[in-house]
Amino acid sequence: MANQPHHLIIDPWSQGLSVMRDVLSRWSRLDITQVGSAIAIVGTIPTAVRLLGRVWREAYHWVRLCFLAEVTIPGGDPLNRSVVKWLLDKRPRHHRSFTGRTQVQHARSTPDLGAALKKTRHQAQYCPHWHSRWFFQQGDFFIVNRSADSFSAALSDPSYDGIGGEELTISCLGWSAAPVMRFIETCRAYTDRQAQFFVIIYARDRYGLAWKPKTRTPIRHLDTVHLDKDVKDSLISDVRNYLDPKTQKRYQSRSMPYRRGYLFYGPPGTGKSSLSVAIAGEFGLDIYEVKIPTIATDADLEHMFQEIPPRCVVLLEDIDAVGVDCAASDKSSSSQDGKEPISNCTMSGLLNVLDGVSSQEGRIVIMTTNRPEQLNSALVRPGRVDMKVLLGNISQASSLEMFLRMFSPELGIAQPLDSEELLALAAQFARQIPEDTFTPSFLQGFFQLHLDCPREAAASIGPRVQKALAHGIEGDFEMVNRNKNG
Ligand SMILES: Nc1ncnc2c1ncn2[C@@H]1O[C@H](COP(=O)(O)OP(=O)(O)OP(=O)(O)O)[C@@H](O)[C@H]1O
Repeated sequence: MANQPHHLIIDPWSQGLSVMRDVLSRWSRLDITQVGSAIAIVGTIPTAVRLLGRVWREAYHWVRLCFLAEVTIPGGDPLNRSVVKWLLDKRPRHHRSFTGRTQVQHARSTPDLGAALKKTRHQAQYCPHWHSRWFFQQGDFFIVNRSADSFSAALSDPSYDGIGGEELTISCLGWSAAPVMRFIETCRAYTDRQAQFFVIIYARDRYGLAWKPKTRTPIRHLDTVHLDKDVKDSLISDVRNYLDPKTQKRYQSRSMPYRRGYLFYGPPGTGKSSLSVAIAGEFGLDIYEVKIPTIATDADLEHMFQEIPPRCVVLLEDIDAVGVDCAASDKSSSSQDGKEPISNCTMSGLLNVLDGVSSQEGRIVIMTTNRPEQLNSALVRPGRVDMKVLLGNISQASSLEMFLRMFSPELGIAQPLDSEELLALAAQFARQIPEDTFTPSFLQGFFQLHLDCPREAAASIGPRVQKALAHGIEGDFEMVNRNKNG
């Protein structure tokens, strides 16, 4: 470099200066009137742009009025999400504008081992940000506009993932909105196909104003929930029979309310929630989760139930809390400590939404409890609860099934076994599990430590069981407040 002649080195500064010098010398040759008119022309550009903008808006307003048919979908509606998802997936574009937000992921859903050691992992999530899109679909021309007003409101909601929160207006050329409706149906079918492997669990948003998808859990096959086979079979055939369209007609022709309620009861960790998710998955239903203690008033509860669609599972978890909370709120309302009483839903409010005039027909209500003896008899009377299902501690037969499921050759374990050895190990394992003593979640916790070693699992369950029995069924933890006499 040092030996290179100077004229071969391209210096950007000297290049730029010579261009400027050139421009200035040309300008200096212009006469002042030419310069004045050039400045005047440049000065009119912003006004012209504003004018053109107004003309365009005015023209678009008239085109919209005379030649476009449109459908508006409010932000947060599932249809809105379907349309935006379809657009992003099927009409991808190069985007230069994004909304970014922090996405909190559970550690178990990340392949990153380092992050898995932490409870949660924060990731940046970017979603294309657009206001207007146009495209052709099956020979029709569509314009999709997103409302900018609702955009910032949706962004301020931390549970919002950037899709479907803003009002959408979908327009097509013509006098009929039928093509738009057909297009919306295409989008809905597309997202339904994507969601068929998941159960969507809806919960109230943080303001308690609307239902929002809380999680999408992969469908859990009914075989993966272990309980008495006869009980499971009769439960599933009851649900299947209820959802049969003929049943609805039969109910209606006899003036019977078309509703079905189930109570899943049993100790914690016996699969009440898992069974609810498996049922929803089996019948292609979404779950609407209602947490009674978080509901402020009976009116809120009623409002919530009015917005639950007819064909779904309504999951009322820990329903025994209703009685406790009502009692607590009754006490607090008469308390002398001067504090504002905690407003809560009452038993009559709950009964009203379960089978009153406001209750939707066609849904399945599943109530779960660990303490069935505390339930108000009115709540579990036939008509509100049509079938009670005990999910108890695990039997030896179910332990055997669970072992076979955990070490199934299809799962590709590190120590593959032939089917005979697998069956023998499963039988050896099950023999060491005392009948109806441990919860399925206890066994699941044990399997988690031996997922790749079925032989080790079968050999070490004995000592594990003895230890758990010696320390109390809860496992290695001594229960400090346990009243052994009571
Ligand atoms: N019967 C079962 N069959 C298979 N797995 C089970 C069963 N019971 C519990 N589990 C496992 O144990 C864990 C806890 O189960 P789940 O939350 O369904 O229990 P639960 O009865 O609803 O508990 P809680 O009353 O504390 O809410 C889940 O990971 C589930 O896979």
